[in-house]
Amino acid sequence: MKIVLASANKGKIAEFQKLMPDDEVLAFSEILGQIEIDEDQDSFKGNAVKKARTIYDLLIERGIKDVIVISDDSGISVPVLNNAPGIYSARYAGLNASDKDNNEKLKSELNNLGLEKTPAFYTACIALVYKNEVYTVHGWMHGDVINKELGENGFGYDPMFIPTGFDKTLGELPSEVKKEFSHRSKALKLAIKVLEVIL
Ligand SMILES: O=P(O)(O)OP(=O)(O)OP(=O)(O)OC[C@H]1O[C@@H](n2cnc3c(O)ncnc32)[C@H](O)[C@@H]1O
Ligand SMILES: [Mg+2]
Repeated sequence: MKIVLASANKGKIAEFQKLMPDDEVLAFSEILGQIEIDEDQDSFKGNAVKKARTIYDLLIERGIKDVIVISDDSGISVPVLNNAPGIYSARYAGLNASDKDNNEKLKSELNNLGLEKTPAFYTACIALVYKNEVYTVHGWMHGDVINKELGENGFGYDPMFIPTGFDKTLGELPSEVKKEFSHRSKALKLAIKVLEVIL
């Protein structure tokens, strides 16, 4: 079955492709080119549904019917920062912020509070659209965020995030750890269960 990812995030696309090795998983840009989707909803679920729905409808307009569209809206939440950046994780440091910019912003927020380490959690909401029906699942990953970046693995906030049960950041840990324990892999395991029922 062809799975089209309603994502432009290279790190996510790579993770989804590794998590579904037996499926043809491609980024929507390979079919539709570059498209900016305004993530103006007030929840991970709202944005995930909007991204999946938008791409699904554009594929149908192109006559591409027999596809499953999967989106992911995700982010890091830090309780001591009132759960910021949350759904604004991609643009924590501003509209066209890079991962580096966002990490610097998070570091400065922690330093303003004199914190080297504080609890944090990742949330992923996956929306799946198939035959015009929308399904959503969530996954979470708990741990701590630190005021420095360690390691090159993963993407986004990973170099600052130490998962519960580990003493290194996701930037330092092998990708197998995310494959097993991440918010995204947990949500995708549920999404695959949904696919088993609807296909
Ligand atoms: O919307 P798409 O096209 O999927 O790409 P995006 O990067 O904009 O994705 P989101 O809107 O879901 O924003 C996610 C933000 O949270 C960060 N993030 C999400 N999952 C992450 C993970 O597994 N590890 C590190 N950072 C993550 C990521 O770097 C983004 O800044
Ligand atoms: Mg986004």
